[in-house]
Parts: sequence; C-alpha cells; structure tokens
Amino acid sequence: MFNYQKYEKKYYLPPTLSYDWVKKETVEKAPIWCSVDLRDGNQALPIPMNLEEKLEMFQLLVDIGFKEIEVAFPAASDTEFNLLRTLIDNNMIPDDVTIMVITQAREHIIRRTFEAIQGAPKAIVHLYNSTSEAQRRQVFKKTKEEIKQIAVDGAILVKELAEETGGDIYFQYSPESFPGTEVEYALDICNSVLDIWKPIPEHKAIINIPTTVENAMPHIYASQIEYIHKNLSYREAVTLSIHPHNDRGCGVSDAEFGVLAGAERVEGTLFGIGERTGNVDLITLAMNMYSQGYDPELNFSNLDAIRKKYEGLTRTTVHERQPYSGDLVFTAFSGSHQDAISKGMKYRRENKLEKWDVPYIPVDPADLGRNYQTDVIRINSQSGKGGIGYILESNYGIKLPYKMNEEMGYLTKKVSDETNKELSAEEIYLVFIDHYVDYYPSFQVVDYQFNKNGEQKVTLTLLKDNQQIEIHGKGTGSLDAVSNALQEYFGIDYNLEVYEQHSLGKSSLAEASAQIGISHQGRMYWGAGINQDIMKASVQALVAAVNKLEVF
Ligand SMILES: CC(=O)SCCNC(=O)CCNC(=O)[C@H](O)C(C)(C)COP(=O)(O)OP(=O)(O)OC[C@H]1O[C@@H](n2cnc3c(N)ncnc32)[C@H](O)[C@@H]1OP(=O)(O)O
Ligand SMILES: CC(C)C(=O)C(=O)O
Ligand SMILES: [Mg+2]
Repeated sequence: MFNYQKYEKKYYLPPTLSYDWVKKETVEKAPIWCSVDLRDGNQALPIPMNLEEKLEMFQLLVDIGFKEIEVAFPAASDTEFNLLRTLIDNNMIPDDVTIMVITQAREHIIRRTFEAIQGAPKAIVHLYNSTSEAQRRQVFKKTKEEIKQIAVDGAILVKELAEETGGDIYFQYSPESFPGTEVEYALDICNSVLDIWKPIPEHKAIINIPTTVENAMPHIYASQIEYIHKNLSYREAVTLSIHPHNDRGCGVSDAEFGVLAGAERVEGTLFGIGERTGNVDLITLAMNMYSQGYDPELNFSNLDAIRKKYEGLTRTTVHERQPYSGDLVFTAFSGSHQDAISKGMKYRRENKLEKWDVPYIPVDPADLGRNYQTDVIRINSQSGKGGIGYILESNYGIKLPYKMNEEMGYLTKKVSDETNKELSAEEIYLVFIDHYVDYYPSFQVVDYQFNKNGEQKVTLTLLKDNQQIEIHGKGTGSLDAVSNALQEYFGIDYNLEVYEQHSLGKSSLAEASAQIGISHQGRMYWGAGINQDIMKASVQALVAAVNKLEVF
C-alpha cells in the first residue's frame, strides 16, 4: 500500500544551529577531490571491475587530475587486494597521487588492509563503522559507548600497524550512516578517534562525514557540517571531508553547501555512479565551479571520451540528461531555444566575445570536446526555422531569406512529424533540395542563350510534357528577361520580390546558391538553385519558384 504514514523524519539537528554557510555565494576554491570510483563506485556495479579494468580506471582518474583516489576495499576480494599489489609492486602510483584503502573496524580486516599496502610510499587508511541509532539497535545491538569503542579500537590498531608497516600512512575515519546518527554523538566518536591518532598540522588526519543514505534537505546537512567544523578537536590538524550520496537527489547540493559550511575535501564518483542512487557526481561539482569562472583543478576537456571509456569499464550507461556529460545536455530540439542559440552563437562570432554568454547553453560544448555541428541543434517536430536555418547554414553554407526559412521550417517539421523521427542534417538538406531546387513538376528549362543588344534578350528551351519548346523574352537584366519570357509564354503574372545569392565556399570554384521569391495573388512562392555558375543557379531558382504557382 502506498502509505506515507509509514514514514517519519529520521535526521538529527546539531545542538546549535549555525548558518554562516548561507552567507557565502558559491564554491570559489576547489576542495581536495577524492575519487571513490574504484571503491564505492565499484561496489555499486552488478559485475565489479576486474583487475585490468581497475588499472585502466586508475589511469583515467590520474589523467583527469585526481590527487587522492580510494582504490579498493582490499579485504573484500583477491582482485581488490591484487590491485594494490600491482600498483605498488610496479611503481604505478604517480608521486603526487595518494591512494586510499578502506577497512571495517575489525581486526582481521584491518590486518589484511595493511598487508595490501605494504611498500606503498604513501597511503590513506580509511577506517569506518556504522554509528546510526538504527544500526546500533538493529544490527550491532550495542550501546553508544560500545559502538564508540569499535571505532577507538580500530583507530588504535590502525595506528599500531601503520607504525609497523612504515611508509607515509595517513588516517581517515568515517562515522558511517551519519545521517541517522545524533550529530553530537558522531562528533564525540570522531574526536575520540582523533585523540588516538593525535594528528598534527604537518600530517593531518581526515574526518569524513558521509550522507551514507541521504535523509534530509541539503541545508540540514550543511548545518551539521558547520557544527562539526566548529567543534572538531585538532581542527588545524584535520581535513574535514564530506561524502554525499544522492538518495533524495540532492547529492550535488549537499556537497556544495557542505563545502560552504567548512568541508575542505569532497569524495564522490564520476557521473555519480555509486550505490543505490549514486555518490555525488564530481564532474557536476567541478563543472559548476568552472561555469562560474573558477578553476576546478580537474580536467574534463575530453569529457565525451572519458564517458565512453567509463561506460565501457563499468558496463554502465550515463544518462543522456546527466549534467554536463549526458549525450543530450547541449542539445536543443525546441524551436525557440534553437532560435536563441543560433542567434547567440552568431552574436558571439560577430562581436568576438571572450566570455561565454550563449542562451540556453551554460558552458561552451567545445570546452568538453563536444561538437557544435552535431550536438547543439537537432531537428524534430518541435523545432523551428532558427534551428533548421542553422543546420542548413552550418552544414551546407545555405542561407535562406527570412520568409523562405520560415516556410522551409514548417516543411521540415511536417516531415519529422509525419515520420515521427529526428531528422539528420542530410535529411533536412534533402527536404530543401526536393522542395526548392529539384522542383519542376510542370516544366524545366534545359537551355538558354542570352544576346545583349541594348536590352537583354533570351532564348529559353523548355521541357514540358516531354516536348522541347523554344520561347523568347527580353528585360532590363538577364533574370528579368528569363522571367518575362516565362510570364509571357504561360500567360501568368507575378512579381519577382526577393533575389538573394551567395557563394557556398571560399574558393573561386565553389558553388553558388540563389534563392528567389515571387509573389502571385498575395502569396509568396520560393525556389532555389545551386550551381558553380550563378546565372544557372538563379534560373534554376526562378524556374522552381514559377513551378510552385498553382496555375499549371
Ligand atoms: C557505506 C559503505 O559503502 S561501507 C563499505 C561497504 N562495502 C563493502 O562491504 C564491500 C566489501 N565488503 C566485503 O567484501 C565483506 O563485507 C567483508 C569481506 C569486508 C566482510 O565480510 P564478512 O565478514 O563475511 O561479513 P560482513 O561484511 O557481512 O560483516 C558483518 C559483520 O561485521 C560487522 N561490521 C560490519 N561493518 C563493520 C565495521 N565497519 N566495523 C566493525 N564491524 C563491522 C557487523 O556487525 C557483522 O558482525 P557479526 O559478524 O558479529 O554479525
Ligand atoms: C564508508 C563510507 C564513507 C561510505 O561509503 C558511506 O558512508 O557512504
Ligand atoms: Mg558511500
């Protein structure tokens, strides 16, 4: 039964609520980013990554610029353990990258974890235990003091083994299931662990506050973080870290508010892949900073390639609307958006703008390795003349007069609507060719000869009803002469209202395009021509337009 009364609020407010974080506007300085893709991300995969895949993922994370990477839960499996041994034994960890390994606060698990990192020049050992009221009561069946003791005992053993192991070992503690834990109690456990580790500013410990299962609005988490930030012991010797999940869909807000509230480090995954609804998406966080003009200190200039690699390694699919990285996030199908985007792009080009300011597109797709031509404007039945004109111009160099573009817009939408599909640039071009260029259901001009004698004279050879007919005309210019010949022969009367022509390329051999609009009994009729010879293109355009008249 769908019954909301089965549920109740389960979060805890800190003893004193302080909201200093509200006064800050945005994240201006990159926090220390820690990728947990190889641990929390991997833990969420139906088929966890194998050793080779993990090594490739590690390299991908290094290439993006992560300096802290949680590589494994070494006690979980041989694959996890062997990853550590492979990385360490083959000196595969760059000097400026610190690996992290996670362990439950259980003796054999901690010991196995230290075996895995033997010989590592530098590593973070991440100790965790669940502290929530629900887990204390239901899972561990222990008192608050007993649960605290699990953490303290774990911290003692971790410290002892670090001394035995040697190497530059850092410590991290997480009160797992923090959202269901009384805040002052979580703080008390963290401070008790710190009392064992006694960190110093030159060798900090990390206290990591997770939203293991997100259960409140982001401002609650921010005020919890601010409380911990202000009350943590050894504060100068501790890096305050956060680890948001996304159960309520607020992982990104949790992280951003958490940083405003005093967190200095953020754990998350690429594309938000993680248990249940995921970890916070570090790409979104970094790109949110980037799009405000701040350096995220991570490089996503080939995000498309990163996504494809990630999907392959993890056998997951990034949602097409995933912020910044999804396939469709720079794409506008709808007419008014396309119109604004194409005008915005033109304005940007013409005014040589340095700052990005294109409507509907928060960051320049090219910065992330995306393509304007194929990614930004795509055409279906929701599209309009702006987008359709943009596709013709950007792919084929064809610029249509305003009213012709409008008519072409409706024609194209109709094709998309009737076929119920998106149209490629080529399909749109074919709509254009069929309706405006190769359009001569009644007659065509197969040849013409001009002779100039004061005024322009022309002899046209028409093909109509499978018969060749020669007709003549004169006028003030070549096109005028052709037009007069047609009007006289067919006994029709129209005005040549619009005549535009332009080259389709820069070379002298480039084709030219002509667009002609004629008016007849209050309506406009359009034709176009494409040829290396501009006169031929113009005659083709006029003939197509005249063929449209409903007089034949
Ligand atoms: C929120 C998070 O993402 S935390 C990370 C979670 N990730 C994982 O668990 C993935 C890897 N885990 C594993 O492969 C396995 O759980 C192992 C190998 C670590 C341990 O396996 P097992 O010993 O078979 O059992 P399991 O994990 O079920 O352990 C449950 C026992 O450990 C205790 N326990 C669980 N977590 C912790 C902890 N962090 N600290 C201390 N004890 C813990 C439980 O109370 C339970 O105790 P019991 O045996 O007395 O009932
Ligand atoms: C172990 C911790 C940090 C974790 O992954 C979580 O609580 O989500
Ligand atoms: Mg987690």
